[in-house]
Amino acid sequence: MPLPDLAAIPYASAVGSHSDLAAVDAAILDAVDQLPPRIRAVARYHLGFTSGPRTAEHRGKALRPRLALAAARCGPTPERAVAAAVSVELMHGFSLLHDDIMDGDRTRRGRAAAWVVYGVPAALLTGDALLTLALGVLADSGTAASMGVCVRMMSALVRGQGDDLAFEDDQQVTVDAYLEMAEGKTGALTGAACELAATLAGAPPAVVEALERFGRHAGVAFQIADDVLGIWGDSRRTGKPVGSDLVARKKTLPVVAALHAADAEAGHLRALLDTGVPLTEAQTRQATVLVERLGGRTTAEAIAQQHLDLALEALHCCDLPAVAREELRSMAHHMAARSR
Ligand SMILES: CC(C)=CCC/C(C)=C/CC/C(C)=C/COP(=O)(O)OP(=O)(O)O
Repeated sequence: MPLPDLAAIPYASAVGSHSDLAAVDAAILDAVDQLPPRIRAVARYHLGFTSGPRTAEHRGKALRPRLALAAARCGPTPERAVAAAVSVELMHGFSLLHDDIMDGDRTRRGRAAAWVVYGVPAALLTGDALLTLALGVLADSGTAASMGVCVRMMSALVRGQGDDLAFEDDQQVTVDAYLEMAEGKTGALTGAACELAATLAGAPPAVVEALERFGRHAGVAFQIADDVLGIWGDSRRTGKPVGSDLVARKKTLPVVAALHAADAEAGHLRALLDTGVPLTEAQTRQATVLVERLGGRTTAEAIAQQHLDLALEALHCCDLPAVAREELRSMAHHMAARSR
């Protein structure tokens, strides 16, 4: 049976005030409204607050705050974890603003990316502002440990993003190198979402550790699903042009796996990607066919399943409240089998 769309799960859920994402949104808006007017306008646009409450269409899936709120149910004071949910959503906002500029992606969540509307300098500065707000929210929430988690997460994020950029001109990227990159670029923030929330909610160290591992592996599965959608998804659902990763010669997992296939056609794919310039439309179509024929999609989906399994395993290594375990389990399935 297909999973319901994650973004369609009620935003203001009825499971208790601590898990009400509307409260997270209100706190994000409060934080954003402290910014100077010109930056505030860019931040509101990017986060989807242009007129009134955020709509499902422009806020994205709110995956990281959803993870934080679910993980917070594993501690005695889940209401204290709202700060973690706010903070990780702001950090995610920062990373997308900068990422769109680095990748030259003109579309985000079905409309023009912030840098296209407001220009690169304003979008960069707004990214910096969101990161600063995220750190401020955590600093105010009062645990010294959360700053350490943040620093480790940001180092991993920067390393992962750096590798992702460097891989564009590298045809020798291995599956292991890809996985390390994905763990930094995506898994670090989903892991930190769980870790920060569980810490603020007062969960014991073994639970915090297990939830970080859960979030990190679920994040890797999510990134692989993102790679697959980037090649074979539906742009009306993903909100971004399909094929742009291939055009940019990104080493997504399907491409890496296809390049390593023991088949002469892998050489054709390598030659196509080895030009040093973006692919044309015809080359992108050709590369899509080659990646699928070389088994890149099947291999990527199998590896995503392995990371989903590792995430689920982490949920069983300590005693979690049944409701929290079930919520996290369901989220991990959504993350690995996404359609947007
Ligand atoms: C340092 C730096 C700039 C790092 C960039 C890291 C980066 C942007 C990684 C991409 C991760 C990812 C799958 C984003 C889409 O999230 P999503 O599908 O949850 O987006 P949504 O919020 O629109 O739903």
